[in-house]
Amino acid sequence: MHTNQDIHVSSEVGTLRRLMIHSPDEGIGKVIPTKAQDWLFEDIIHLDTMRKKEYDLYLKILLYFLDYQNIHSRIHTIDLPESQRHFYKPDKEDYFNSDKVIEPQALLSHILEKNDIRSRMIASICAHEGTSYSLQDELMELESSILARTMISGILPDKRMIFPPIPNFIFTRDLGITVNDHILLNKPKKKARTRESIIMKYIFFNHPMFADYTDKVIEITDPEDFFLLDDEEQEQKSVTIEGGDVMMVAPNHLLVGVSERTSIHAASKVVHEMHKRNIVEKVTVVKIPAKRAYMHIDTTFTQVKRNLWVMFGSFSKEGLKKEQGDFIPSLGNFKSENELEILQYVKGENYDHPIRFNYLEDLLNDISLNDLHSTEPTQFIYSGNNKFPHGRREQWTDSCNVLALKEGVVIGYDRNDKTSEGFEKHGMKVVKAADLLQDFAQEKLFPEDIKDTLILLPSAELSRARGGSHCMSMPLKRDYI
Ligand SMILES: NC(=[NH2+])NCCC[C@H](N)C(=O)O
Repeated sequence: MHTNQDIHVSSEVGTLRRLMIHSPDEGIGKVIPTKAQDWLFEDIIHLDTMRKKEYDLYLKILLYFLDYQNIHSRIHTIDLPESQRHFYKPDKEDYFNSDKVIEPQALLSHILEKNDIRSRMIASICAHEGTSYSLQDELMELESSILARTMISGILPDKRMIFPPIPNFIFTRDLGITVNDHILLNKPKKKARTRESIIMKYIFFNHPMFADYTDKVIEITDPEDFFLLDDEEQEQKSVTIEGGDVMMVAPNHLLVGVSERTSIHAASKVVHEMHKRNIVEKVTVVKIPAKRAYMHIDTTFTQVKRNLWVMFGSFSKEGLKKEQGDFIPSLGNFKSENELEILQYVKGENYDHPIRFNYLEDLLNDISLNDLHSTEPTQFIYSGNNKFPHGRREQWTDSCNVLALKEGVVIGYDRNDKTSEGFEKHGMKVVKAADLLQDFAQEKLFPEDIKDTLILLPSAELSRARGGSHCMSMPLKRDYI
């Protein structure tokens, strides 16, 4: 059923055909204030609101665009109280079960049917979480769909919490990135994200959906003698990479961020691996300041159309110049904390002499013109319309983190008002997800009619998790543009 072409992503904006997403699970509702920061949330959230008022709309929009019949045939019943949200739950019979909008929990449940995988997984996860040996026997007895749910939420059917939650599993992007027909797995920096990454690894190496790709799944690892190094050296040489720092912008071009989460050693390995395996010709490393607010490059820019990007103004040419003010550079070193370093490595060329880009806009413009052959001038929408303090405020709530459903149609958060104004100024329509869904349900509009539009998702709870719709998606297939 799944052919080779099922996995292929060569741009950020080609029509999206398949992706992996994970709906907020019960574990998110168990985050407590003292642990919120450790678990990489800025606050505790209200699960029911996050699901029913926010994430479910995201899911419905995705299904409408990627798997129309699946949702349209049921749209009038799925949210009735008597349906108990079973449409959204992978362990229920009425679950949407799409092969276009794919939930890892469903794939996990499938692979757990096999006894050898089940026992290996239970052993790895229990070892990682440091649980008792006897718990393993208890887990072995669970039915696969319940075991899958428990491994993710950490909660047994009798409500006992046996593992910490993995609330960031909704940010599937960070776990793996499709680079042409390869999949680059992550190696998370943060301990809170390790269980997610173990789960994903098992899925990619064991689920029949990826059977043709086993030798195309790339794992980036620490150097062989890593465990011999002392703490300081380990800190310096550690290899960590998260998907939010990896952007497949064109068939021949991959971007890799170096950030709070992705290390220079990981970026070096990616450059070598991409060239050795002949996956892309150019890898551009974008070094951003290691800060919580910009944990991955995709929190500071994403693409809307081949010639249109949304980006954080403090990283822009103008933003940097403004910050420098009337300071006279010959008086001393003025180094802005927001200055980026952008280095491009081309296959077959000397790595000692990478191509340098002075500004982010120069790189993005080069991608638009030379990689994506745009015939129109490249344009930029700036977070908060580049007005202080809106630029920073809205970047913090993911104004720069939009997901393209097709070229020119993106999903973003509703709370970033000034950024939305910027979209309008660039000729984009701005619509609320709920209104759009209503028009789809009543057949007043069809997904193929939607062009040049920013779809706004309610985001009061979601944004506290510090990620947007780009982070909440792991594209597996996009059309070529
Ligand atoms: N691709 C992204 N920007 N992901 C955002 C991840 C947010 C998550 N709370 C974390 O800190 O890990």
